[in-house]
Amino acid sequence: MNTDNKPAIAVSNVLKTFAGKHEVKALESVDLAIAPHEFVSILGPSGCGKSTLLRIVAGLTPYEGGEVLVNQKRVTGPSPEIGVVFQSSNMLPWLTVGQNLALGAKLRKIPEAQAAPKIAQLTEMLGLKGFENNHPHQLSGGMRQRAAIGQILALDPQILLMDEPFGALDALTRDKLNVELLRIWQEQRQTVLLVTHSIAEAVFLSDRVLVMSGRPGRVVREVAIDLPRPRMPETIKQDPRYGEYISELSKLMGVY
Ligand SMILES: Nc1ncnc2c1ncn2[C@@H]1O[C@H](COP(=O)(O)OP(=O)(O)OP(=O)(O)O)[C@@H](O)[C@H]1O
Repeated sequence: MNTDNKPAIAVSNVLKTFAGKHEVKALESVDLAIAPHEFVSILGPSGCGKSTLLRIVAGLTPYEGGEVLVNQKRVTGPSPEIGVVFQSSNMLPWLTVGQNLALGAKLRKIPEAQAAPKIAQLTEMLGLKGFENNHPHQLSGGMRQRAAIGQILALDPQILLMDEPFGALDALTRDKLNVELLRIWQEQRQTVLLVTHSIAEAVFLSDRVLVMSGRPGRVVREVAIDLPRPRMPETIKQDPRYGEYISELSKLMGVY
């Protein structure tokens, strides 16, 4: 539990090289610090190591140099305080939506009666009511991704790591899920680190956007997004600063 103003996530001087016939230096001297309850996005060119960095923070990929601290503890493997959402849903296809949402509690041996209210609340909140008995393949792409997020939120993570969670969705569904994600975050205030390819998504969602260099990836710039919250697309997209942030980040990314 984070009780002071120390970073929820602190990465210092992290290195990662993938060994093999063609050795790949994925990350070099990566530094970043994320405050408790902050919403931070990472942008960077394809292959610069964004997913690798996220997986390192999640304890899913080992790293060589430097240090990664989550809530001031060195990351040595996956931990229950960290939830990870990937681009494609990690739901088990042979279980129903309801069973998938309840899976985490079951694996942690939390009694069903204790877990049920939270799962019912998430089902309602994520617009999945009435679909509890469907299997993942019987849902639309947007619903499947909402359910995958629900499955992770059911575990009550303090830290939410998201790797292109809406990357496979159409623009309209993506916009709607961004609004839902912000609504949930506004209520629960997890510390969020999101990898995205969408500059507009990063600006709309984040308190701060980090920009990585090409491989080997390092955090080279950061832009604080000073837009009012709660954010709704219809008001934020009218705010002249929204367009200014998008153009600043586009320039930093070399888009134009
Ligand atoms: N398990 C692995 N074994 C070997 N090389 C890997 C492995 N995972 C990633 N890499 C390499 O590390 C580099 C960074 O990959 P990573 O997926 O982290 O980049 P990314 O910025 O997330 O890319 P994208 O934006 O295209 O998803 C790439 O060159 C990739 O080929």
